Amino acid sequence: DELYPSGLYWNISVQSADGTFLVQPTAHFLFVPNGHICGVLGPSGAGKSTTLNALGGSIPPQSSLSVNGNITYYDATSETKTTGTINSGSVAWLQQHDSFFSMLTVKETLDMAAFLELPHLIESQRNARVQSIMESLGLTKLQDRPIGDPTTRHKGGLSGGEQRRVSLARELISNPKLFIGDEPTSGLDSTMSEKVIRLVQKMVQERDIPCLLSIHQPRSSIFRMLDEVLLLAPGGRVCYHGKSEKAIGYFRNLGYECPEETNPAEFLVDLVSIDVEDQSTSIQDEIRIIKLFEAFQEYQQKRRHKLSSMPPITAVAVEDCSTTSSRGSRRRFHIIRRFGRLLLRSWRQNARNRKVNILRLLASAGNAMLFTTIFKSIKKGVFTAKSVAERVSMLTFGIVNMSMIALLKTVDLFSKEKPVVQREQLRLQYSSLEYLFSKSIAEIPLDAAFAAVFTTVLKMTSGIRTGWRALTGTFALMTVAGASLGFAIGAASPSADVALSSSAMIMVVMMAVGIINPSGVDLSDPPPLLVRALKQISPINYAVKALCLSEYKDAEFGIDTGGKPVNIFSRARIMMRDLPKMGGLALVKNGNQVLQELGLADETYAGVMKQLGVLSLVNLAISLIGLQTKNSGLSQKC
Ligand SMILES: Nc1ncnc2c1ncn2[C@@H]1O[C@H](COP(=O)(O)OP(=O)(O)OP(=O)(O)O)[C@@H](O)[C@H]1O
Repeated sequence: DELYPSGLYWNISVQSADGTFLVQPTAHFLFVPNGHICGVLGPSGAGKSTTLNALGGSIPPQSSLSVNGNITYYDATSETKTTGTINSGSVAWLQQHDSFFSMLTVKETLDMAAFLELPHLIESQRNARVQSIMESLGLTKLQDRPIGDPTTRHKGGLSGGEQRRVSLARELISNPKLFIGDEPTSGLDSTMSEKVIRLVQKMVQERDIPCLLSIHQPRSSIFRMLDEVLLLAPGGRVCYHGKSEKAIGYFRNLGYECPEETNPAEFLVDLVSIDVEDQSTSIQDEIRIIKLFEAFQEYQQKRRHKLSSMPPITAVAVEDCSTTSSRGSRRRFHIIRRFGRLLLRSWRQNARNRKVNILRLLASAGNAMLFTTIFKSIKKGVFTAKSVAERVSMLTFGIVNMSMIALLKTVDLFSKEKPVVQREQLRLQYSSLEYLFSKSIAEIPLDAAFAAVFTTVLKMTSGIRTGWRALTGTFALMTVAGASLGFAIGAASPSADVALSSSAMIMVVMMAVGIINPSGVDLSDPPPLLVRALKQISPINYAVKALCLSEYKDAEFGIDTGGKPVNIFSRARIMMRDLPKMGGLALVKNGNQVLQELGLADETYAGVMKQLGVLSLVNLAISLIGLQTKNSGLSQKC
């Protein structure tokens, strides 16, 4: 009953670069008291998300928006006023879709959130916080279950409703000052939607914080759960803000009666919607909205006597969010421990992905055996001239196979975990460099292990000349290069689908420019500039070159006599029979000549491997820039 109750006060406007209002200012402050849920209603494009983004201090990536005005939390007990933004951990943000590291258990997920959100607490305090939030959201029984991937719904994973509860727990771990949900019920059936809102209600009441939820077409039962309603017309014009149970009466007084048995939420949204298909109706709709907007301004003016009894909010110094954010303390938090936790999380996500790992193992061993069967001339113990072209083909297919698997796996995993990483980076919990570095290190052992399986089987079953170390080293580095290309594609793509389809296209191009013609290269007719440029960025190009250099360098041809002794004339005859008769490799005498015909005479194995390493680093740098750019788009503003 205080004159000036605790809660969130705001009066803001949001304008696009051309000056258009996406959210219009109101005559006076709008207010949501602590422990209340305010439903943000309005037709599509009215400005609901923009309002929430502005209030939460996060503006979408494409932002060229300017936010003006005041957003203040008032605490009546201590009579303090502060601002807060998502980066300071003071805003909980329940997203439309849940995103997690799918292989982590519920407890591991919340432990990680507590570790990142609450660096100032000691381990036992963080554990206590995790236990208490799991209890209040009914997650204790599920704590050892893996979250699972909502798209593939793997065995043992959580249901959609259970995942929402984990999202809620993760958002509330840091004791936020404001709870925001942008369409938190979208994609859920009506029963589940009700359950989610009920849980949110319980949590915001328990924590005594204000809550704003945009809800698309809430059913009557959900509307009844809302304490307040903020009704927005297109252009972010506030046409009503106040108690939900008073909304229908308010519009009745303005001459708009809600028909009986009509969902009040639908009635309200219809009042501020514009029928864009019918021009005459749309003009009438616009006139009605202007009237409603002006009526609300007047309504606020009339209620002013109440507000004027409070000290004007702007007169009190409001802390600047850039100085109050715990950015500094987060950054100071022990970097090595944080890096260790990120590394462990990536490792668990990779190593526990049993289905993918078994498939990779089978593909690595199976393809090596398949290649040995196809390229029969590469026999053990003898390097015949007949096998020259087949060796190039076999090594090329091997490289394409391993890099394709590494790239697709990385793009898939990276795109799925990107929303989680962006959420954490928006809260300034670690840098993109830390994430990429830890992820790369966590993935290298597994990638190298699969490369080792492939090369071991290849070495055991075929007569490949390259030594085991060079073979495994090249394939392992190629796998890392494929993965780093996957990171770059994943970071630059707006969604998982775009990343997957573009990686297939990019791979085809990398293959086309990377493979070496096994019948020799015409050095007198160099490829066009574009192809030469693409070769420079194709990891396949470097890996194939490296393997050819290792396979042919100083190799002398022998003959396959099937173990029978043969005289010198027969040897010469078999040798002549085996030599390639056509193309650039025709009548080559030894491995060095093969390298010359393939255009590799001036290259060295070490030099090419270095280039492959540099390319991997460049791809990692591109991923870093991609992640940074996306995060800076989610800039925080007061
Ligand atoms: N960065 C921007 N620059 C210019 N216009 C923008 C920008 N972001 C959003 N808009 C426009 O602002 C208006 C409000 O968008 P907003 O996403 O807030 O609507 P919404 O009410 O949440 O819609 P929906 O219910 O469909 O999600 C839209 O017309 C949108 O096109």
